[in-house]
Amino acid sequence: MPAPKNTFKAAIREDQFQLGLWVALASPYAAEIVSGSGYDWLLIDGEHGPNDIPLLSAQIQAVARSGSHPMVRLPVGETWMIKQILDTGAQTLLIPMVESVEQAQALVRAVRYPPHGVRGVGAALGRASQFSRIGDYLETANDEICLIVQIESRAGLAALDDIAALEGIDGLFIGPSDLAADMGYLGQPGHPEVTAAIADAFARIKKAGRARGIMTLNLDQAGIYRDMGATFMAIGTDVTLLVGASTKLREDFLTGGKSEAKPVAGY
Ligand SMILES: O=C(O)C(=O)C[C@H](O)[C@@H](O)CO
Repeated sequence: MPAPKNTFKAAIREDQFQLGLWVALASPYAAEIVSGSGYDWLLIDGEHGPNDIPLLSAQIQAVARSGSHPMVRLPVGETWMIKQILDTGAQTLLIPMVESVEQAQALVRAVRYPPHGVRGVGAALGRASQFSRIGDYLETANDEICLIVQIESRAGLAALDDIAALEGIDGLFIGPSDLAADMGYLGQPGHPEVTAAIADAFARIKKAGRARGIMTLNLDQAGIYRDMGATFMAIGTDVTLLVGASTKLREDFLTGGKSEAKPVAGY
């Protein structure tokens, strides 16, 4: 019995668009709730959500029976952290702030077992192998891991072509907020110069034959990114949806339904 098939990896390899939602409430209950909303993938955010490995693992379990594939973002691409989260059963990882081909090469090795990498062998204790019930896990795991790296700085853009050319990198995700900040447009992810940089990045990633990922809280910008050729895109977050909906409900009541409240823009 092999490792579970990574349906998200298979879809982006075929350039089948995948629609996602950001999950940062750090709650297995909330993750399970949104996993029933029909998104192709959910980004479980270990970078900006108050998550640790046990809580990330609980959210992976909470969405397991849904049709939404869990993508886990670690706070940093540390080998020991990658080892732990893969053993919990995460199969798709998003690693932030990748800025060199050397960094990307280390990440490819961290998600693979020897001889192709340095992932520690301990999945027999983990949910990844269904606690040893998947007899062929070690031999089949590498192929079902999907590694997505974030390009979200000028240094990352400069190294993009070399990173995208690396075997073992399945996709490159452009982080508009951090890229805007690094370009001098803090809080302006939709700035025309940022959008132009993203368009160029997408074209280069596509030329390298890799998947293009992004996120936005603005549906107009989502249309722009979709037209640019995004392969996978998140269009909202559980946090900002909760803030926006709860605020608007109160104001609608107080104004007899004439509330001018806008969903939280986020950034
Ligand atoms: O830089 C970005 O944009 C991202 O990486 C996404 C943000 O971290 C996400 O939390 C929305 O602000």
